[in-house]
Amino acid sequence: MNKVKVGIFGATGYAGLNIFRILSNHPYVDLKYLSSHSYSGESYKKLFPSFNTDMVLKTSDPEIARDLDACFVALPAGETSKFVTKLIEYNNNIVIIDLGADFRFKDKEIYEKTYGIKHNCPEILTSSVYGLPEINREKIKKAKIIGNPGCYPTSILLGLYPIIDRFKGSIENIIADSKSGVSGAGRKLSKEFLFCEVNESVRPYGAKFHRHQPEMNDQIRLISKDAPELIFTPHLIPMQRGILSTIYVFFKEDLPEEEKLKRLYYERYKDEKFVQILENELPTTAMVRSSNLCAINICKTSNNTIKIFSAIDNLIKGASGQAVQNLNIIFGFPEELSLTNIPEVI
Ligand SMILES: NC(=O)C1=CN([C@@H]2O[C@H](COP(=O)(O)OP(=O)(O)OC[C@H]3O[C@@H](n4cnc5c(N)ncnc54)[C@H](OP(=O)(O)O)[C@@H]3O)[C@@H](O)[C@H]2O)C=CC1
Ligand SMILES: CC(=O)N[C@@H](CCC(=O)OP(=O)(O)O)C(=O)O
Repeated sequence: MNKVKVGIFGATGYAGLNIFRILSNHPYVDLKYLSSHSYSGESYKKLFPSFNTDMVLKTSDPEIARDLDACFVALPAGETSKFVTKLIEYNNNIVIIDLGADFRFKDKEIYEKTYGIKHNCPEILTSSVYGLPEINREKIKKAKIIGNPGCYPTSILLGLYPIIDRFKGSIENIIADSKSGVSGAGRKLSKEFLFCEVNESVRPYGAKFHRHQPEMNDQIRLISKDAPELIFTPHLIPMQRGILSTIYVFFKEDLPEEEKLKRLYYERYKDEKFVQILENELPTTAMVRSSNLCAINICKTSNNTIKIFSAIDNLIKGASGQAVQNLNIIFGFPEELSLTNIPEVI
């Protein structure tokens, strides 16, 4: 099989370096290009001594698209839409998997309101696909541009899909409470993420609004137009990686017994390699650490309420692992290629 020539824009960030780590074990990927904003010209191994590579970091140059079949873009929101048009001009066939938010929305108004920045190529939004494979696999197969989901949305949407799909018009309220490790905020320097600010403390944030709320509501509305607005609070906890979401769903009608509800989940995800419905125990972030797995359990707490628990590794299923899963789907490789037994790196 011919190897796919791949580049990583933003290879020095947490998402980018986890993509590098995963692709190092991919038999059909030829990694050709790594870009950095601040370290171009530096050897990658010098920055990350545990990586066995001769590659040197380059500046972000869209002309590299001529030499690539696919690229991962792991840059801050707003940066991808500045140069995607050029990537496509240089190579009309290139597959672009954006880990930021620039291609997660169909409606540029919602994106611009949510992120407070202008979208530079809204005409491309119509052809981009929301890259949650367990839900959008058929569309992903034909896509050239993927908006890889946010980390909180990945954990919450995988937990919610089966129940929203089954009980479309009868959901009264949805509340999601998520806890995230600090790597969710990226590697950039910022006082609020210093060790002494984070250690021995749990901090809610985004109390009135978090930018993942519109992303989740957008996706939920695609399954049920009548679904209520999700109420969401993220929390920062003193942990390197991982997200645990606890989702409370209130219904307008009495529900079937818990076993029947669980069966919905087993049925919906029975062929999925990366979603595991737990039998008895509740998911923890330790269970999924450094894996592309989303572990889920649900619990009926009264006639018309349930709790859903969902755990992922924010850097893997919430970012780089899911991005490689999308690459595997698009190029027709086995979906789990290079995504099992992933060595750990922050
Ligand atoms: N961390 C996470 O858990 C998740 C992150 N994401 C998304 O993935 C993307 C990358 O996130 P993450 O790796 O955490 O972020 P980091 O802050 O760790 O890395 C950002 C990367 O972008 C580069 N960069 C920074 N500023 C600019 C700029 N102005 N122009 C071009 N390049 C720039 C950095 O280069 P340099 O180091 O050379 O300065 C670095 O390679 C973001 O869009 C994020 O929202 C998505 C899901 C989860
Ligand atoms: C702990 C922390 O700060 N988390 C980030 C979410 C990171 C992420 O996955 O989201 P994007 O891909 O949309 O950036 C936040 O709350 O903004």
